Amino acid sequence: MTKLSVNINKIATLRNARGGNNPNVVKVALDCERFGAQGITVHPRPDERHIRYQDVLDLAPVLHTEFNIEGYPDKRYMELIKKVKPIQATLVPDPPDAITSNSGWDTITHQEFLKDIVAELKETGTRVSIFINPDPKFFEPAKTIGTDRVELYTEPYATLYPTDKEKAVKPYVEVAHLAKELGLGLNAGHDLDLHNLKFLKESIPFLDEVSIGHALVCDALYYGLENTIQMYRRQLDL
Ligand SMILES: CC(=O)[C@@H](O)[C@H](O)COP(=O)(O)O
Ligand SMILES: NCC(=O)COP(=O)(O)O
Repeated sequence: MTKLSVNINKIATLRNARGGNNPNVVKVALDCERFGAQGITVHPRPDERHIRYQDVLDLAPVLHTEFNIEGYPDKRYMELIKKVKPIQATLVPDPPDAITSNSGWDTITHQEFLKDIVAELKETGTRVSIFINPDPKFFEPAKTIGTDRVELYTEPYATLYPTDKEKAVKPYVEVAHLAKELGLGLNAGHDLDLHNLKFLKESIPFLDEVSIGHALVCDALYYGLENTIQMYRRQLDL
């Protein structure tokens, strides 16, 4: 079964726009779980443009499903993970000023750095996933790093999907089988939506988890949050 982890970054974007507490991020996260989300993902960025570090502390004790905290492993992120001990920490190489995540890790160049970080996080009992491009050369180094899972960065797939879905998914299927051979768990995320999700799942049926936020929140403006989460779940429960 492929789990749906709902990324609530954009709920916090809306909350921050007026400086109050509407929408209430904790309430929305609990409602997402009630509506069928099998996990909640947040990405507290250093500038706190959407999810704040305090949101993470507020969410951790009340969530019932898997809590996945994404971020670049700087001092503040590492301290947060050690304090909160989420089910999963997903490491991304985003620079502080990135408008959004736009690449996976170079696990060759950063192998020693990531090996230490992953070992430190795993000591807390947290499952570690690292964001990765669908390039086979990065996968054996990822295994050496000691990560439990990799998360396929799917923006390139989503970009090409409308014009050539077979070409778009090909590299992802190849590296998914490589990850499986290496014993790496397999997540995927970024720019997945109601158009491209089902084909990805059909092409990689052994995906452990997809984390989806931006498109899902946009869809919820038209279909409602509960209906939207159910629509995404139906794309996965084939
Ligand atoms: C890692 C990833 O691809 C997304 O979860 C990313 O965290 C989205 O960040 P924004 O919501 O800031 O675009
Ligand atoms: N890891 C991907 C994620 O959490 C959400 O990405 P997006 O759906 O907001 O592009």
